[in-house]
Amino acid sequence: MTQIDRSAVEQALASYQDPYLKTDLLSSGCLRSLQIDGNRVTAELVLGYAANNIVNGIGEMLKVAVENVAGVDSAAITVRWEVPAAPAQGSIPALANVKNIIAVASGKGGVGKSTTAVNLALALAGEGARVGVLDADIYGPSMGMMLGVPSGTRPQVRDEKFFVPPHAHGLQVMTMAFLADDNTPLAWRGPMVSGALMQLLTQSAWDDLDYLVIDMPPGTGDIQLTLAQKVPVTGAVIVTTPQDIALLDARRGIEMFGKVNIPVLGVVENMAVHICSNCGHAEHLFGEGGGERLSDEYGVDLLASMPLSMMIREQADGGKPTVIAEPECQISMIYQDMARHVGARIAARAGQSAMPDISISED
Ligand SMILES: Nc1ncnc2c1ncn2[C@@H]1O[C@H](COP(=O)(O)OP(=O)(O)OP(=O)(O)O)[C@@H](O)[C@H]1O
Repeated sequence: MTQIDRSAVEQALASYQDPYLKTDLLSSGCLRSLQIDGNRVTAELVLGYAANNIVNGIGEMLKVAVENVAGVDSAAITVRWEVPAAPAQGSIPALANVKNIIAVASGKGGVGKSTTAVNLALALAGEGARVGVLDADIYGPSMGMMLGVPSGTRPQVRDEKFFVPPHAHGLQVMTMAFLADDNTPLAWRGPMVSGALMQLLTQSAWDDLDYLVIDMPPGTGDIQLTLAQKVPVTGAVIVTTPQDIALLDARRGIEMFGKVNIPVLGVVENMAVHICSNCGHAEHLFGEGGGERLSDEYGVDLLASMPLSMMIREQADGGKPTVIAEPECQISMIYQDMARHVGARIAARAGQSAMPDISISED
């Protein structure tokens, strides 16, 4: 019987480069256990980001790689995921029952921030994560509408103290719209808005969330700054269109988060390219490569480049965003890919490389 060389097995496990963690699964500390029992190898690997759609594929690939190692008759490779809680900025304490808060922001209004936030949240849930959304955009709360929450919905109150977030498409949803009536945006001023947001955030009975996605109001005014200083945010996702002016505003957004020590997880370029539904021709309506230049300049990831698509608009505006309306379509695939990138950036922040306990045994 050929003796199995443990380092050869490790090398085989390290042959897969994870495109989200940007490294192999051994260097990123994902290996939880490795057992060699005669001619049989058993290994368990744990990713730090929600990844239901890819774990089986990775497991299959690693099984083939390990079974090619001399002396291995069979390999049982389990790949699963667990979302760690990454630290927030400064000394702001974490929120009970919420592991990570993702702020989705844009420098400028109308670039598709809410559409991106809602599809990101659904895509994270599509990977199996427990996800909540909070619409902090008091001046134009649209998340409820995009998630098909009937207008006039109010959260239930528990123990005269906590809002219980209504559920929509598997997400726990809280929005400023629950507290507002049609006249609110005119009547409320900065401090009231910040107070209401803090109340929604801290007095909601969030039910064990891996990720809470906050749709921020557009711009970089005082309100953003106040929120950024009080809310324990794991990281920000900046949404921009490739237009120069939107990019200028996005720069300000990135710099603002830098000033308050909130890491920018990456940039999403929205409405980047229009694909003609008749001939399939791709046109860069707002210029090409802007998101890439921006991410290069600031050393952050370009998380996704979303096309300008009638489907995205119609489905989000109709209360059933693309990720759930057509989960198998190309656009949903890009949103899922974006969600895994966001999750992996958070896992990296949580210091996944701070190695977990590994048990390695050879018989
Ligand atoms: N990739 C896209 N393709 C086509 N339409 C889009 C796309 N992204 C967003 N939209 C549409 O653009 C409009 C504005 O989007 P959205 O409300 O998400 O922007 P926003 O940046 O959150 O705006 P606001 O500043 O008002 O909060 C919506 O009608 C939405 O459906």
